Amino acid sequence: MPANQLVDEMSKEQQKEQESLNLFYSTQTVIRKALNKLGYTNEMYELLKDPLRLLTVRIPVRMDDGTVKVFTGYRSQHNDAVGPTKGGVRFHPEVDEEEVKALSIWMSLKCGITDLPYGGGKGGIICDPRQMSFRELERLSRGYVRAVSQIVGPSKDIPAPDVYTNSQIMAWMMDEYSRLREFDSPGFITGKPLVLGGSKGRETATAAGVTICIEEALKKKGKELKGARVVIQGFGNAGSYLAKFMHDAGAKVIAVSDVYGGIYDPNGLDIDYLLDRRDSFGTFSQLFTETITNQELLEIDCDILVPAAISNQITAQNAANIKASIVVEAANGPTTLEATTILTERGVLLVPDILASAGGVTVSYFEWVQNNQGYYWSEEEVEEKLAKVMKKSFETIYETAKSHQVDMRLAAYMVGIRKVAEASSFRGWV
Ligand SMILES: NC(=O)C1=CN([C@@H]2O[C@H](COP(=O)(O)OP(=O)(O)OC[C@H]3O[C@@H](n4cnc5c(N)ncnc54)[C@H](O)[C@@H]3O)[C@@H](O)[C@H]2O)C=CC1
Ligand SMILES: O=C(O)CCC(=O)C(=O)O
Repeated sequence: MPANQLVDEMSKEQQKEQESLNLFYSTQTVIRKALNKLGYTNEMYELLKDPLRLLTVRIPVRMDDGTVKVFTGYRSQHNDAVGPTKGGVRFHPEVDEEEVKALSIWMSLKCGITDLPYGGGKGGIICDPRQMSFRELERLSRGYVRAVSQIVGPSKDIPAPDVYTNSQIMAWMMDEYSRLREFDSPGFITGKPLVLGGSKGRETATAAGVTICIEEALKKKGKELKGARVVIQGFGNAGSYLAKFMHDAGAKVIAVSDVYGGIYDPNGLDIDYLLDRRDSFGTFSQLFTETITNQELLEIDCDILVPAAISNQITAQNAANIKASIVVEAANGPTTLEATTILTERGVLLVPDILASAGGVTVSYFEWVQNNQGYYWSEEEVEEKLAKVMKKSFETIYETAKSHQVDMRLAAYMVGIRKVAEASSFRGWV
């Protein structure tokens, strides 16, 4: 081989696979297609393909052993033409700039689909909260708020929980923001504990929204939830409550997993026992000796598969082996674009993340509205309003997919991007 020839030149297939795994790149690809279908010009694509703002911060935290560790965090604001930006904060060792940017674009799309008066935002900190003490996590959460305080706020950008963050972390963040601003600011953040202005139904909202999507998808397939075999990857906020809802509705949850692996029983699992034993990071599998891998779990023979953990789980490598006829994405970005095509061509009904997981931000919006008006709703009111939003969103996207003969993901992007594009256009930005 000549000395100047690159040894590791990627084949076309490898290049395609890598592009497909890059969340940000694949998001831009679908945005371009969606805007094109809607008849927008390239200028609109240039505006919407990237977030308007991305702040990178370094957060020094005094650890319990007296040393100081500096963490890197991000807040990305995709577009605020519709209204303040909104989206969760993720604490995870694999957080990176590209991921946070893609996640903030998806928040714009989710808010467009559900017709909320928000644009998309998202934040993240590179850390492993499972290795940190309670007090270290508090100092990190407060440090993050101090670092991003200039660009967030109840009418600027409203954070919320995401992977490995919860209502306690939201409470510390809200308290820090209120101290900085010197007034009580419950509307600064959502997903708070009920006593601090949280909304009834927010804790279970993402799973409740996924449940509605499963029910609607089953109707389209002429099938019933009762007796259906369900497999769920991830047993945190989204996955564990979903398992409970499925179990209570008479479905058979036959496999669930966490970061370390999963458990499988074709006769159905004891969900109440697992809920009781999981820890605050959605971990339970280490209690069992006979476990399966996350990859094995995805390929189990079942009727409904719900990835409810992290991104890039269903890829060109395993899409042909997925047995479920309905895949509902509770997680953000669990299926690559190539895998989406493979599943759709095989007749699998794939309900995309920006629709399926939109229950969380919808009830976050309800929480913010309740904070702003200082009047709080009953759980039934929240559930009823959420069901209305989710059913309407599902139907609009299903019909868009049918009428434009596109897959559900592209249809969801078309519905989601329209509002941001229209608002940007009215403001004279494009
Ligand atoms: N919490 C919310 O309101 C919303 C969450 N989502 C999405 O749902 C997904 C799950 O979020 P939450 O349940 O809130 O997080 P969580 O932190 O409560 O739970 C995460 C679960 O995923 C598992 N997990 C982590 N890394 C994994 C890996 N490499 N392989 C397999 N499993 C792994 C964990 O063990 C845990 O069971 C994420 O993609 C998140 O962005 C989407 C919309 C709203
Ligand atoms: O509840 C929210 O505001 C955002 C939830 C979120 O981060 C998501 O849907 O990915």
